[in-house]
Amino acid sequence: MADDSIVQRVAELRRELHYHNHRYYVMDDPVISDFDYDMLLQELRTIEEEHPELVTPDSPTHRIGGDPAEGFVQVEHRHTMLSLGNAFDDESLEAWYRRVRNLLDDADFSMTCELKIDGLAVSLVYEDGVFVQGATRGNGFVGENVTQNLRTIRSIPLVLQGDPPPYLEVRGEVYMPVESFRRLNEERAERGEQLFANPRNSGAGTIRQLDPKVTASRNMQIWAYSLGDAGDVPGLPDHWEALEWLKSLGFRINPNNRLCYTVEEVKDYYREFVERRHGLPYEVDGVVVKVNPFNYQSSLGVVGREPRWAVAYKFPAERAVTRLLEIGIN
Ligand SMILES: NC(=O)c1cnc(OC2CCCC2)nc1N
Repeated sequence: MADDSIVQRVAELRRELHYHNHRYYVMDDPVISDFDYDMLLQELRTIEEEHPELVTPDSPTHRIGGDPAEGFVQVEHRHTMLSLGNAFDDESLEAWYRRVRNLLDDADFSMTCELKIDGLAVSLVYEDGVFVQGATRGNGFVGENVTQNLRTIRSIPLVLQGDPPPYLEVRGEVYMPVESFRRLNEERAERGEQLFANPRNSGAGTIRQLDPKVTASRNMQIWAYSLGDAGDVPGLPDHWEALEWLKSLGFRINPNNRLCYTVEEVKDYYREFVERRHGLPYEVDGVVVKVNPFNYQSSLGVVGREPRWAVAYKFPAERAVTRLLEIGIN
């Protein structure tokens, strides 16, 4: 049985490694060298080999899970994962905005503008700050348990920073960066294998791999974009504050998110990213506009499976061939 000093050292190593993992993979701002990080990880691995009774599922040494799954277990989402209504032009965006203002008796309200990441929506559940379950959106009510695959994504924290509540659900979009997609297809072309059509498809296929080692071998990333349910964290007044709070807990939040106060500012954001979208290292297919204050979100409510308080303002569709040529596949 390991003596107290060993148990202390293991807890200290885990805390340090989760912190440095957060600095490196979420903040892209490491404070120790890769060599020093690896030395800490190796020290923990050695102790865990000598004292297997100390191994815990959230240990940073266990990001790449066990054996391949036979299939995926279904998971019922505690809060339905809603879908987004679409706007394709300024007029329909303005129609959405007018409808919301009318329903709010012409109250003023801020809106968050977020890039609509073209990936796979997932739900992440944390208990006492430890990642315990990850699931695909599925049909919004029931998804697939892909916890082992999501654990391999370095920008998904296994243990949260700060002071998390006992239960927390976070939603995010998992995606394959464009450069990783290009490289993956290059490798597949060399092996004479069928190519993936686009980063979204290859990302979805990667997350639904039965073998976590395959998922781990592809550089998947995540942008967290909301709480599972605003009611889970009573102290937060609005979505913008919720995103700031999630960032403080260790989640990767997109730096291009912007707080807007008028529909004109929303249109400016949209036009800015119609121009900038192909310069980003990940694919986006529009802008998600959300009424920011949580009290207004709950009074606006949901119609069918779509929240009245959010809309996806889609970018103009483009010719797929041009896109592949732009990515460098020809
Ligand atoms: N793909 C995205 O980037 C994205 C997707 N969904 C949401 O918000 C949900 C919450 C309420 C309905 C949609 N935000 C996003 N940024």
